[in-house]
Amino acid sequence: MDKLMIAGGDPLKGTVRISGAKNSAVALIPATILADSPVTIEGLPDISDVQILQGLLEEIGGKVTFTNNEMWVDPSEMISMPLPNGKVKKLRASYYLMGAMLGRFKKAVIGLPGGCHLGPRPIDQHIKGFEALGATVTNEQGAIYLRADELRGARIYLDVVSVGATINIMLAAVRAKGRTIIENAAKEPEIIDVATLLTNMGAKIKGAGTDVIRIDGVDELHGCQHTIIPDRIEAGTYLILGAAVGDGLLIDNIIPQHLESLIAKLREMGVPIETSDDQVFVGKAESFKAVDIKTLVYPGFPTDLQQPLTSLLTSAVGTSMVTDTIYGARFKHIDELRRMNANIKVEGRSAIIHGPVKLQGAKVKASDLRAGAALVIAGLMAEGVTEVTGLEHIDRGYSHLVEKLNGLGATIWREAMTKEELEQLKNA
Ligand SMILES: CC(=O)N[C@H]1[C@@H](OP(=O)(O)OP(=O)(O)OC[C@H]2O[C@@H](n3ccc(=O)[nH]c3=O)[C@H](O)[C@@H]2O)O[C@H](CO)[C@@H](O)[C@@H]1O
Ligand SMILES: C=C(OP(=O)(O)O)C(=O)O
Repeated sequence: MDKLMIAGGDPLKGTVRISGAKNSAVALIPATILADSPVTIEGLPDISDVQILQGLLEEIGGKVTFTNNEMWVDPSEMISMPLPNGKVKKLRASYYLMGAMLGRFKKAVIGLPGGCHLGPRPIDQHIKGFEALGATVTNEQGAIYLRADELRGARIYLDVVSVGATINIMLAAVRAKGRTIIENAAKEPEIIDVATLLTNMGAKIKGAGTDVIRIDGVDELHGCQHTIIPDRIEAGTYLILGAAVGDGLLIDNIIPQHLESLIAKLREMGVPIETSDDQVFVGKAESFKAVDIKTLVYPGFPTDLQQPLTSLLTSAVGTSMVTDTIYGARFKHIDELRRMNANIKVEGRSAIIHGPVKLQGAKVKASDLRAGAALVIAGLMAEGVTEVTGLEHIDRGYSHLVEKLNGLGATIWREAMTKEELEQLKNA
């Protein structure tokens, strides 16, 4: 098992190219199950979530190749193999196997998903949607059993705006008989990306990206070629890094409109930012103003960037407040930032950050993916050396992190943990 070693203080400069979006990738790959002939997806990120999903498609009989960020999937010989345990627990998005397998085979057995521990993450809205489409859904010993004689289109109002439920219902509904209407749907760009792939496969979907999505079911879906959208959360992480330790950072291969809420906040803090068609340039600011943020569903400020932004706010002048309305307990990174000298208090759903402080290198542990990103940013901002463990979380979502940061001038490397460190980690 590795840890990340970071010698802080280097100014980052140059261009970083953003990879394909994790939260699209993890839905696009299961969506290939619905086709009757090969699907190619270009621009996928090299992250463990993608590798695990490749393994899961192979377990159910798919032929898959993944080279140069391009995945080719032949789903023609897939079967509805039960997947109650194992790899499905390693990521959140294995829940998309439910919608896709239900759509194609009208039955599926999938273990409850893993993913980041951010407090309760129920999937009741996914299940409500599947039931509305005519499926019987039961939970037996931690696995969800889904079965339907046929799927029938339905009007489904989501009680909670959910990215996962919106996509999962879409995956099943494209093969239902008749029209499905999802009301109070989530509007994230990844939903449009999945709808685009499904449409290229022959599905009839209108309204993806708005809060009402209409799907007219079809009898078959065919193979196609698709290019994934760039990862707005990875891009946002580098934008924050550019503000924190940059000396002129160009973030390339992005859709700036997907990052409007973050760019507006960084500008409010006093960070100079210029945008063009598919790039954002982050200039150097001498000091930052404290700001308040509240996470909201898209196009509001994304919860996935709340933790990385908190690291930057430790160097802002004044008191900032970060409130997470999506995941009220997404604050496990705060204790670790405190080890690095941050002055932060958590009150309910909010973190109150007093700045500016000079962060100090320390041994810290990533409890989840974006906590990991927050600690890497803090390590690069800090005086001295920071050691970050828990890399299995970071590897779920950041493609070639060390190489990209080295390319910008950061002193960061992976190192194998010693036996004693592994023992300590186990007992922690
Ligand atoms: C793989 C993926 O795309 N992950 C993203 C997705 O997660 P995920 O799809 O799991 O998140 P949701 O949008 O579903 O969750 C939003 C909120 O709704 C609640 N909820 C959700 C479903 C449900 O059936 N019942 C329910 O109560 C959740 O607990 C949460 O408070 O969106 C989150 C919110 O933008 C992001 O942080 C994750 O990076
Ligand atoms: C919470 C996240 O991922 P997941 O939903 O896959 O756990 C994330 O990407 O920040």
